[in-house]
Amino acid sequence: MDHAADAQRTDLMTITRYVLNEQSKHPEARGDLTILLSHIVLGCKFVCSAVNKAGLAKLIGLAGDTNIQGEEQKKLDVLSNDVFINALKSSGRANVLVSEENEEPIFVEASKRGRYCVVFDPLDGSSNIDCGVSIGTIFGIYMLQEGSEGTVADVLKPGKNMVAAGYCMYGSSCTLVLSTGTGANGFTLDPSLGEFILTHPNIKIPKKGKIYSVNEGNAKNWDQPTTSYFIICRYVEKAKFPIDGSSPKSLRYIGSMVADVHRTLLYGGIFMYPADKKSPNGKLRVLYEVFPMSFLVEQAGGQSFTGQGRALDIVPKNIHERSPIFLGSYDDVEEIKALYSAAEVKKE
Ligand SMILES: O=P(O)(O)OC[C@H]1O[C@](O)(COP(=O)(O)O)[C@@H](O)[C@@H]1O
Ligand SMILES: [Mg+2]
Ligand SMILES: [Mg+2]
Repeated sequence: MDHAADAQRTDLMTITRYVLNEQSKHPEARGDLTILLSHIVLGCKFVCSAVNKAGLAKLIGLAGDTNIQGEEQKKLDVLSNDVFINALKSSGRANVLVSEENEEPIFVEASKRGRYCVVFDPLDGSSNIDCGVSIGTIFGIYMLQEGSEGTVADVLKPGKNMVAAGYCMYGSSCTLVLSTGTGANGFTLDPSLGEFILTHPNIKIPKKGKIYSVNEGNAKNWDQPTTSYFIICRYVEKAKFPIDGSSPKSLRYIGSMVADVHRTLLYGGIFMYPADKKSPNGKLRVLYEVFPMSFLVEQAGGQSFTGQGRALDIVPKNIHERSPIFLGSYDDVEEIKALYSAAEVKKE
């Protein structure tokens, strides 16, 4: 055993230390957000271990029920949902919970209630569970409005009101990317320590990327002849056959938003899920997919656009609302925005 190397490891930045450091910058802070985040981290560790042994522990396959989205729930969807609901309730800091897997918001019983609301997708990328491709958990945190006892109105707020957001990717390694509003940082789980260690400090998404990520299999459903149809086709066409002498972009699409956004944050490029005939408002859910990912991308210097405006400015009307999304490198999203405004001008 290389004790010297082990001794060195003690000055590593764990996620707990990072969050406590962030808390110390706010003298008025009571530590509630720190405690809440530590319970979310615990939930991620729990789900990570379940995902790693899913094939062995018979956690592959369907649970037998259908969720509010009309999707057949996977066993890991249900298990992850239970894990996070219990972890959040036992933190004593949560008040209103919104999960992709629950039709209605969950109001934490008074004895365990706190000042924060958590919106979450307990298991993202469900279609990839059974083949062992990267999946994840996505979460966003709001603070209760002044004087509120905790109602759904506390979460039907623009994403820019969130105080923290993150995702945990269960892939070749388990990586948790977190922002409390001062940049985005990535932590990798060291299984031997059971600790998330800071490995990607202050993530900065490249200003322009060489990758576009969209499910081109939906192309026939892209909403003809609407603006978004022409724009997506134009953008994909330009990516494949650039006319400015630049080299074609590469297509990368994993089909797990967490994994596609994680790659986009680190390598740059653009991730898109436009509206189409099948999903006239897009497929991805505003509160627990679009908002947290947009929050992180903006914190990393990128941008997130809906086709109509900044994603974080959306004021959701219901907890499972969907929205088209274009997020990633600043310049790549600018290109989409330019195509949209050109289309608007043409309409006039
Ligand atoms: O198969 P499609 O239509 O491309 O959709 C893939 C998208 O759907 C999702 O799987 C939806 O999320 P859930 O798995 O949490 O329902 C995203 O992770 C992913 O980006
Ligand atoms: Mg999802
Ligand atoms: Mg999900």
